[in-house]
Amino acid sequence: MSTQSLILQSQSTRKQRTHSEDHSALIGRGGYMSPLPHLWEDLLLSVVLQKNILLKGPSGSGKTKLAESISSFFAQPMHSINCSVDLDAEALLGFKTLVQENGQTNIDFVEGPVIQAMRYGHILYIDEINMAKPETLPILHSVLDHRRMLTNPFTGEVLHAHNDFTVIAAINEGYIGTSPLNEALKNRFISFAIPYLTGEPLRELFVREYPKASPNLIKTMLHLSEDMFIQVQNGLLSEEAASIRSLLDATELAQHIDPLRAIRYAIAEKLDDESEKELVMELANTWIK
Ligand SMILES: Nc1ncnc2c1ncn2[C@@H]1O[C@H](COP(=O)(O)OP(=O)(O)OP(=O)(O)O)[C@@H](O)[C@H]1O
Repeated sequence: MSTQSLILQSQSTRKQRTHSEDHSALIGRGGYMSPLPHLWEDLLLSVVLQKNILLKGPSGSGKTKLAESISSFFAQPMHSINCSVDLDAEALLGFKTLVQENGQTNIDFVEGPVIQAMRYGHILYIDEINMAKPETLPILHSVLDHRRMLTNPFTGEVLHAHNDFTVIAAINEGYIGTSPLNEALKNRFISFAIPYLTGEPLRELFVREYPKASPNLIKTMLHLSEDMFIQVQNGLLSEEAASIRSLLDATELAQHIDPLRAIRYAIAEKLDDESEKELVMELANTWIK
């Protein structure tokens, strides 16, 4: 069977199986544009083959949008976990609570995102997984390898993951406060580098997001993005300067105010280094007269 047929067949069965139980997760909105040929199809194939996916890319490169688009493609609700040093087993698995029923006090277990996603065959999106304390994540080892199961330490339940259960994790490598993923965890994922969008797909994104923006403004933003990209490669700008999030913010503002001010607020002022701020504004000045 061709890769495409395999993906479409899985999409159809996953859509049919989508549960309507009362749960907190929603199906994401699509709209991710692939910066590389094959990336989107390779990601979908990895989901179909029940691989855990690790997205590695700088801030604002569309990792969350990508996970939401996979959720949309397969019509699978998505649970999100934002990792921090405070993340603990309860935030992942759930917690016990007291409930009053018919005048009696009982102990109930409120299921957390990992348990819900495993039980109902949803997507589990673990954002900034390298922000979590390394001792918290081994809870997930049996979930993330061929066993696809978990013994819930709070209830003793042995839970085997639904066939459609999918894990997507994201990291911004080298960020302050992050620790390198330990080998045992990294080994359980297949990794995809997610670069910033450039060129024609970026133009399409601008036009889609801001259909009323003037072609001239869009052209200017594209030139600026290309120039910043070159300076990133030259080592004169930090990678995040060319963030798609910032470029979109600047484009939105620039429809209402002087584009130079928009670029200053949305891009330049976010950079820590004064020389980087100046460089961005110099580049902007070459395109905006
Ligand atoms: N390739 C892309 N296709 C569509 N939208 C994109 C793409 N790249 C970035 N965006 C847009 O840029 C904004 C930021 O994207 P998103 O939040 O997904 O980035 P992220 O990589 O998850 O960032 P962070 O690491 O800071 O959480 C969103 O509005 C998103 O729609």
